[in-house]
Amino acid sequence: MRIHDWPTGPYPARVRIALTEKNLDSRVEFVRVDLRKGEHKRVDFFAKNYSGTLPVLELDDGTFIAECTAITEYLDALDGTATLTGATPREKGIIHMMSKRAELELLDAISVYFHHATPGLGPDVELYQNAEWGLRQRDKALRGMHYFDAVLKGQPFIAGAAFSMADITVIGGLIFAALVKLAVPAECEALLAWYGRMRERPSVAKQLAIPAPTRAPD
Ligand SMILES: N[C@@H](CCC(=O)N[C@@H](CS)C(=O)NCC(=O)O)C(=O)O
Repeated sequence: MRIHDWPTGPYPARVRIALTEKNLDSRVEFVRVDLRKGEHKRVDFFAKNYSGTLPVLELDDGTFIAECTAITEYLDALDGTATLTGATPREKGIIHMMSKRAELELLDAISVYFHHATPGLGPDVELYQNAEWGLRQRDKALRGMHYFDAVLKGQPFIAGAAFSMADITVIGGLIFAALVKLAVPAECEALLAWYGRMRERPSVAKQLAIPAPTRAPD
């Protein structure tokens, strides 16, 4: 398997954490796609992922699977024992719901803020920006942090009693929040305590230890 990614990107981080959780690191070759050079917006990359985003999983038969949720579901199913995406129909439903909610209310909102209300990936890549929309999404993400704080006041993990893909998606959101310097409000004590615990998981600690890539000469 190959993963087309950018090592410290918040979305690629989700798949890298899932790979480590599933003990699959040694089965994967990483192919770096330079976001800052806009390599993900080139014709050859669109052929791999119509959406022009990372990460993309490439199977040995040449199939491309994009979208972190889809990639995680594929990886989780490989060994026949789903540990991240739910073993029962109920677990699967709740985990999918909470992961989607984490995208809508947190991670994707921060992504829009980054691309629209900050310099984002730079003028060569950010061809259209709408700062007002970006700032609204920043505020949405802050509301999302309060929502997940409330969830975690009543249970140890985002989807209930066990670690799951939904936790990984919120972790991706907080990785992105740190990149754009959007602090988690201090009153979100349950969310902050949960993130402290998550950072100690070997899969998350490994991801957070990756140094930011230095810019290769053009
Ligand atoms: N819904 C996609 C979103 C992926 C995404 O936005 N990835 C970021 C990488 S951190 C990206 O490619 N951003 C570049 C851009 O949007 O121009 C997923 O879950 O995989």
